[in-house]
Amino acid sequence: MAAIRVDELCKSYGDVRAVDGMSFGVDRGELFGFLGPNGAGKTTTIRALTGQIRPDGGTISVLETDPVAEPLETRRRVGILPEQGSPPSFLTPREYLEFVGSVRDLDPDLVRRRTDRWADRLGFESKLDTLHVDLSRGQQQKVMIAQAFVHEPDVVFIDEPLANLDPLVQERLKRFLVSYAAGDNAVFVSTHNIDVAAAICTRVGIVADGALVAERSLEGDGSGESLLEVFVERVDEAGARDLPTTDELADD
Ligand SMILES: Nc1ncnc2c1ncn2[C@@H]1O[C@H](COP(=O)(O)OP(=O)(O)OP(=O)(O)O)[C@@H](O)[C@H]1O
Repeated sequence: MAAIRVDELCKSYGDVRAVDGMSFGVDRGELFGFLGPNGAGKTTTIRALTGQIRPDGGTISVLETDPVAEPLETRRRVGILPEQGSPPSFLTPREYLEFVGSVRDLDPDLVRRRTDRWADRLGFESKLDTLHVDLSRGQQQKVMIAQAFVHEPDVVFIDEPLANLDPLVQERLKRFLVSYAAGDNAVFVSTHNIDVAAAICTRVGIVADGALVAERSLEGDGSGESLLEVFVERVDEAGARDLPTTDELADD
């Protein structure tokens, strides 16, 4: 049984078909990259899989829960790092992670230990008792990463994981994500950063116009065709983007 299963998912906002017949699966042990141009339907898919919006059609399951019928149960079992989420302004990182731990019924001592470990891993030890409102965007992002993992979920959804992080922390986080997936967890990463996806993902799915248009395993791949080439070719074929040729760019 796949950790994440999506079958013919559809979701429209008024006349806009944000997701239109999306299908794919992700197994435990995979670090799955979800790549696609702006507006392709990536965030909408994550929001459906984490019980935040109700799809118009199709079936989805996450860790054998149904995010449509039992959204709270799905959310209890997964970690979510939203693209533009921020921690509550007038709590400190320590207070917020304690709160997240209590909502998830974790032992307070365990939460304290994990809080210290995350602060050390991402380098925000000196900010643990500073109000979020007084933290930089990158420091807030580190706290959001910690809250997504504090309960050590079997499935984690991450929208643009490396946004706002300095290069040292990016490297640490990339290594962590690889080892976390290898520990029999499913890590689902939506990103525009093709180089990052190529470096850390075990498999990628390319999304255009609300559907998966290509899938590619990155383990032991010997085709020589770069992920960027596959991305441009498939997104272009799907008609999602009228990409200019090099000559057209030179004419501008
Ligand atoms: N709440 C909303 N109301 C109306 N339209 C929406 C809403 N959310 C998303 N859309 C539209 O649905 C489509 C898919 O949006 P979505 O945010 O899922 O794309 P995305 O792939 O995550 O894009 P990006 O890479 O730019 O974050 C877009 O055309 C967007 O304008």
